[in-house]
Amino acid sequence: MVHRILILTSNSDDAKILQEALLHSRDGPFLTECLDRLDAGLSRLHTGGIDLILVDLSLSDSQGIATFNDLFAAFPKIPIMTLSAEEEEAAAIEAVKLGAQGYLSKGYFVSSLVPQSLRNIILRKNVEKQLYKEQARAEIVLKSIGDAIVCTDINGEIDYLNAAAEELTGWSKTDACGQQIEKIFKTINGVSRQADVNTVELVLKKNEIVDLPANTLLIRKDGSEVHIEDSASPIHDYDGQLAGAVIVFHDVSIAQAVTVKMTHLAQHDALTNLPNRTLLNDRIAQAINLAKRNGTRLALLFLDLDNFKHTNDSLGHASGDALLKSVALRLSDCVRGSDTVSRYGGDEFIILLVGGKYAEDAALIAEKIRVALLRPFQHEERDLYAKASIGISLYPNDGQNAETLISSADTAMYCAKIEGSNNFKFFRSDMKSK
Ligand SMILES: Nc1nc2c(ncn2[C@@H]2O[C@H](COP(=O)(O)OP(=O)(O)OP(=O)(O)O)[C@@H](O)[C@H]2O)c(=O)[nH]1
Repeated sequence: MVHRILILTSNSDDAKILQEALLHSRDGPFLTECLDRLDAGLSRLHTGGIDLILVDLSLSDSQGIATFNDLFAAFPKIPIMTLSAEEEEAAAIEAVKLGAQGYLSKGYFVSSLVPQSLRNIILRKNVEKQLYKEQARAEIVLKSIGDAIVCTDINGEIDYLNAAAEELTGWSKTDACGQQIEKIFKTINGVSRQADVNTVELVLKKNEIVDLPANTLLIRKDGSEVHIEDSASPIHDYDGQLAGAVIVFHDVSIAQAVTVKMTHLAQHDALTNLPNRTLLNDRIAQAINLAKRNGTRLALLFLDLDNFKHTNDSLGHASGDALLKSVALRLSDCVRGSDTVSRYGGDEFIILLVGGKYAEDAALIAEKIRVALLRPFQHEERDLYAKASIGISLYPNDGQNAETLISSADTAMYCAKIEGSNNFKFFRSDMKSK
């Protein structure tokens, strides 16, 4: 790689010696350009391509430290070395304090150390440029990344927050930096609502990557809560020693809400919002397990509305829908919260009664429902009616699983319906199914 050196001096002998020294140096190749005025030098520098400036502070159009200052102000990124005679050393030292890379003493230009140090300065500057580029790139990535990032030192004191972290925590970088991590990154468990052990504290203790426990809530600066997922990792210094921690986290509220919504949709009937067949089967299976352990009975009430088709046909499908919704509410009012009222399909509902000991308990509820449904339903200033036939099956006698219990209750409902509707019947093994 060719190193381009601009020599600014009005002393043509100095210029010549330097050019000669650089031309034959093993540390090159160097390409030199010589100018004797500051204004000419500045114009040349504006066209670019110069790697280092050698400048005599006494030029025909500028003298002393001002020469350096003007160059440095205009081109702070290009390394500058001054050329100084013994009596000018004070100005050369002053220039170093202000940002010059060093100075070459007149009389020693021919030393082989001169090209060597120029080359070293240029190489160091190139490394700096590369580091700056990488740092700038990392800075941009951290700023634009969607995940929130917070860094701490080894004592858990925050020293960096990206824009996403500012937004998620509600703390500005200025306010957060210098604070202890537990003040800015407060988390609790979403279920127990107990404070979590601070992830950064764990990382600093274990010196290893730590994932945040599931269902973590971040308490934001304004006290609001947000579901997050995260992990924290140790930061090691140049010597491999633990130097701090970085915590990366993101908001999962939307994803969680979508999951909850999807699960609800998959398990509930869209019209009545009652549990559907899938959830009912699940609840029956769970209830059977519990009943086995506790020695209790279960009852299933299979309910089919009588002549529902007539409501649809005479008043329209919308009125039929409204009636189904109202029936769902009234059925739910007839049972305890621990029981399950489900829509099995069309005008069929199945009610799972848990914790009962006697068949009479189921009979009482069935009668309660039958009577409750006798009261008219209001829809658009009209009275709607929804009598029902109900079949009852009991666990363990009428079935050992959801399928047989439902089938038995359905058979009993069918018998109730053919025997005149608006009544209920317990399943018997001699009953004929549809
Ligand atoms: N409005 C409305 N009607 C529905 C819905 N699902 C099913 N149905 C109707 O419900 C009626 C069910 O009819 P059935 O149970 O066979 O007959 P029914 O008129 O109730 O007579 P019985 O059961 O013999 O007393 C049918 O007309 C279906 O079209 C729904 O979501 N909304």
